[in-house]
Amino acid sequence: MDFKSNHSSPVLTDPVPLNKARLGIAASLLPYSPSQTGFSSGLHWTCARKKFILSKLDDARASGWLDAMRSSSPPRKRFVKDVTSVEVMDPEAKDACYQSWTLKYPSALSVFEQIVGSAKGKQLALFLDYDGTLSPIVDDPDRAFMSNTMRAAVRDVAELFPTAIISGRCRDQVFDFVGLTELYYAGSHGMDILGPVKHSKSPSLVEESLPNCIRTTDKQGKEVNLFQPAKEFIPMIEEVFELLVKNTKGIKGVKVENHKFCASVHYRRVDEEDWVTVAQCVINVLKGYPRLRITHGRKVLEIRPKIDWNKGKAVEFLLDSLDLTDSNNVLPIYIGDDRTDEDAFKVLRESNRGYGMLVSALPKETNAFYSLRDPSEVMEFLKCLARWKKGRV
Ligand SMILES: O=P(O)(O)OC[C@H]1O[C@H](O[C@H]2O[C@H](CO)[C@@H](O)[C@H](O)[C@H]2O)[C@H](O)[C@@H](O)[C@@H]1O
Repeated sequence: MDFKSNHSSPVLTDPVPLNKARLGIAASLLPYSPSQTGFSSGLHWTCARKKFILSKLDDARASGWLDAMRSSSPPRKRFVKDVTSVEVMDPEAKDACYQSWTLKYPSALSVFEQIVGSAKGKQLALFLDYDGTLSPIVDDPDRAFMSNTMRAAVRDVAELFPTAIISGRCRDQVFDFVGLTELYYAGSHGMDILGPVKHSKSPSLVEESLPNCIRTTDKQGKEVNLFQPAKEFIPMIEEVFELLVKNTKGIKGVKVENHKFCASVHYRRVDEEDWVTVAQCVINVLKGYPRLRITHGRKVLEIRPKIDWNKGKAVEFLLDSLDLTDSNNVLPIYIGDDRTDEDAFKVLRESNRGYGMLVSALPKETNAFYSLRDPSEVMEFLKCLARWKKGRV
């Protein structure tokens, strides 16, 4: 992986250009001062302001943003003719459609024996996404709590296998939601990792080679490595967060979150007719910040540093820190529901080790190997793993 071959910062020296064809906003990406980007402070949602925004919607409209915002998760499989068709199907047809999709991405529950068969003699390592995987998707991100039964299931597996949660949320927040000390946490899509200190005799690539990786102690006094590859972006994200809050203030239902190394702009509770306005506000703000990029999540636009780092890299980093890089002896499993989890699925698929499992009740294109319908099936799968390990299957 990159941090082995290139012992340097994952910050790109020559930032990857935005996918200009997809965004269709090449000309508008020329950097200019943040003060030019927004609307004057304290302005309310006046008609004049709305007109001003509407006259500025070209970037968002021309670029297919709206389509991406509508799908807001990995695209549906092509055999589902359009996005709405599967949603309006009667339950039986919907189920038939799902069953046919599971021929390609079998349910991890129905092929459980096969999965643990391939884990025999290997060290299993678990990587879990949070929202939509351990907790159901809800309208208010501040209330996305996991159930106590899910917490118990996660605790059980974390006591049996090395386990980490890799979330788009900031690390402290996801720790507050999960509340377990038996596992490792990576926040901000893997840009903020509190991981183990490598104990093997071989020198640790992680500690020796990576800038922004420091030895410290966690809240329980345990020695850990704190790796924050996008550290230099903290003030920029703070600035952008303030601007996003100010500029989206008049759009009913918008919620902006500061996750320290990235920011999220939620539109789940915004009227669909205003989604393009949300997109345009974000595009306008980002015009002043060419070192940041926008990605799509579930009814959320994520603003992230343009660095060569993602959840897939975080999985590789953690496997290395845990001394679990030998694919002959290690079987990593990553469970997630969102586009950002695809980076992790891809890493496992391409390196031919372990399995990605997509949590979805709808057929979707994915790099995962297996599927689980929803967080309750995730919990069932975790319980099965614990029973299997304890020899009670
Ligand atoms: O990587 P994750 O742990 O899955 O985090 C991804 C984003 O999750 C949260 O937003 C999502 O869940 C919310 C609560 O269910 C939902 O309201 C929202 O529409 C979803 O996008 C979180 O608030 C984001 O900051 C994370 O990036």
